[in-house]
Amino acid sequence: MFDRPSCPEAKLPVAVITGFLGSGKTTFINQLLERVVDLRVAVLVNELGQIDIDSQLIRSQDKNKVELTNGCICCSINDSLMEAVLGILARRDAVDYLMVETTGVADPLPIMQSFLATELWNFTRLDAVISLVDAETFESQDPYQSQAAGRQISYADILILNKSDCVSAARLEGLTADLTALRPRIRILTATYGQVPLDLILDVHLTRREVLVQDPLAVALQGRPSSHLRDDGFTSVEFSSDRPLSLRAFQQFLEHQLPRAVIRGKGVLWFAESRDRHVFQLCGQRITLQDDAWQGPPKTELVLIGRHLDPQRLRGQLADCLAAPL
Ligand SMILES: Nc1nc2c(ncn2[C@@H]2O[C@H](COP(=O)(O)OP(=O)(O)OP(=O)(O)O)[C@@H](O)[C@H]2O)c(=O)[nH]1
Repeated sequence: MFDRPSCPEAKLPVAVITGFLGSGKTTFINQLLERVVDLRVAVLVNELGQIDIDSQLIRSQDKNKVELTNGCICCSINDSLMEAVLGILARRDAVDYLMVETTGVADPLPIMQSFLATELWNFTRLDAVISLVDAETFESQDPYQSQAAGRQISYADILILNKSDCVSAARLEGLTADLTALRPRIRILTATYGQVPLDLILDVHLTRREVLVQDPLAVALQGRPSSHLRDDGFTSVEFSSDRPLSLRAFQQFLEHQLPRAVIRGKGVLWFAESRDRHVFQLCGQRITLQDDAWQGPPKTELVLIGRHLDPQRLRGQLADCLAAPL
């Protein structure tokens, strides 16, 4: 439980929630929103592609506001981020805390710069950069061969080693030792479904503005757009349809056509054989489908993310999974 401070700060406290694709950022925010008491949290969700799956998966309550930005907020230094935060600041009296969820391939450094070295500094206080680490897929030698994933570790104030239920105690111990070696002096918490004590992550005053002048990389990147998407080679492929998929055809697609280069998938799926909404999640080798009820008209929206994907081919294969019209 975390209550609203009796005397709210003039500056809006902000937490940046980062971590690689599928590490559990949305899950972490959802459980946090369920547990905060009397703290009005605005959530800014950033998606790589044009389809906002996360906005459909964040279980916001009335007191929580969810704003959206498309495209990677760390790349466009940061017009859309700035605009969205200024929009939230315009309603400052209705918001106590801001959570910014980055895309899984975001470089957190330019986002930190937006809060620490622009006009936002006057109105916000970056409280902590919290990075989720997927205990099942993380390899500390060369995290996902990705510059952005490396920086998500290097610039975190808190690391949450998530999905501890998916690995053995020995692996968890090994990973904790690896992360401690990488970041000896920072807070490392172990979690399942992002559950950690709220007083260890909220209002912790951990981010230091000095990082921008003391860190050579931060100095070099000051004011320059990040090239991490080009360097890392990630592509996101979106597919949407107002027609249902054939369950059997989609299963065949997953089993026989899905390229191994797809490392993350998420979406809401409409199957001809079912009345339910099916939330599809793919993280590495793990695929889950969860059912719930449609809130609006059914449709299929799916995003696949990986390195050097062939969007045209994948969209064609998915279109072939659509059920024949009645
Ligand atoms: N078993 C297990 N699954 C988890 C845990 N945390 C999250 N997941 C699952 O992992 C999948 C991805 O979780 P998300 O919270 O969507 O991950 P994310 O970091 O927001 O994903 P991106 O925004 O695509 O980068 C979902 O199916 C979650 O239910 C955990 O601790 N244990």
